[in-house]
Amino acid sequence: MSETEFTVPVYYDNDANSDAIANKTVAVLGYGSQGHAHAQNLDDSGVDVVVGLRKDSDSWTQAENDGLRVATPDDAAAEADIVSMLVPDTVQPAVFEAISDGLEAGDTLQFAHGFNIHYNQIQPPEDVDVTMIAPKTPGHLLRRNYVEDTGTPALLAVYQNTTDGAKEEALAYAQAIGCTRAGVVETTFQEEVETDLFGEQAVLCGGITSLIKKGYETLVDAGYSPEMAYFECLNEMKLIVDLMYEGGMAEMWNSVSDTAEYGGLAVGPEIVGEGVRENMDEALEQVQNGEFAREWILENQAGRPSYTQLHAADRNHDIEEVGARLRALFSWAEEAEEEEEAEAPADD
Ligand SMILES: NC(=O)C1=CN([C@@H]2O[C@H](COP(=O)(O)OP(=O)(O)OC[C@H]3O[C@@H](n4cnc5c(N)ncnc54)[C@H](OP(=O)(O)O)[C@@H]3O)[C@@H](O)[C@H]2O)C=CC1
Ligand SMILES: CC[C@](O)(C(C)=O)C(=O)O
Ligand SMILES: [Mg+2]
Ligand SMILES: [Mg+2]
Repeated sequence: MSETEFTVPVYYDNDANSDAIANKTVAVLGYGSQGHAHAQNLDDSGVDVVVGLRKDSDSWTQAENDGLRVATPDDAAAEADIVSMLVPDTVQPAVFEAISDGLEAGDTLQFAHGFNIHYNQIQPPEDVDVTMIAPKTPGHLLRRNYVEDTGTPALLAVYQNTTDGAKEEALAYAQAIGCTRAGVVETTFQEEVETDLFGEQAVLCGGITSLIKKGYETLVDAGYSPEMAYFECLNEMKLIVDLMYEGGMAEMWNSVSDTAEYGGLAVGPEIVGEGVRENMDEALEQVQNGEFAREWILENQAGRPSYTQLHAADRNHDIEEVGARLRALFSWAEEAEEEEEAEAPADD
């Protein structure tokens, strides 16, 4: 463990004890983005895995074709020592109800995101361990990184430790899916949930797409061609983000022209300024006080009316049509798409 270089404990391969999971069976419930990656990585690491899926699931054959054993969620959970809850957050409470009889004293209920524990949508029995290994990446990259022998950072949290071995077992699980190669950061369910929701809303998914769309609309409304606007505001985003990912903002600033650096540093904070910061504070408060969670739970109970509307409006934005046309012209984009499709499990 590295305690000196970071403000939080970070664990690596040599901190993990694979014996803590060696003779256990893991039920991976769900075979979507995270599920297929956890199941295949665990299996390749020699851990006994059973995938839990509904009888009529299209993914059933996919998982079997990937060499995995498959059972219904309740049967999988009943035979497992560790139940990894990798179905969508919104269906987890119902799936938990269906599998909870199969949880025995000393078993582990494990999550990749703490929403349902933190917001009390799942109340696990007191005699099981409750842990989290939350890879900080979409599932398809978790699998790709494992296969390519690189690692994926993850968060580890323990909510209930009835056996006294919860953390050791979670670390062994993280090692088996390839996360201790990159570093596993210890946190709490509360911190993971609040930072994850804030990050995906304000910066990663919500913030960046809104910024791109506003930039695109500004150029198109001013009479520039949609193609130019697409390249400038969306396509080049990846190249800029790649540079920051590799070497921080400094590497990005070093790679762009001095004109871009001056303009970016001088004008950027005028665009994303104090007003945005105030909006971010508000979004964070709604995550912290549970208002967002309540809204999302009620939205699902009502059959997702707002989600459906927002989803459709987003997919119908001009930028998607222009992007589809432009990406079709580039062989590199097609190759990347083919590669992604080959790796992805069947959609639900
Ligand atoms: N997406 C990501 O990369 C990340 C996700 N997480 C967390 O990981 C967890 C899983 O998310 P994610 O991988 O996105 O989930 P997905 O939406 O990809 O999960 C889909 C899978 O869940 C199955 N499923 C859906 N509903 C049910 C049900 N009622 N009963 C049984 N199985 C069902 C589907 O079955 P079928 O195949 O039959 O359709 C499918 O196999 C969540 O807690 C999420 O927050 C954490 C980090 C990143
Ligand atoms: C950024 C989105 C995410 O939080 C993730 C991939 O980590 C998610 O919920 O999918
Ligand atoms: Mg996340
Ligand atoms: Mg998330």
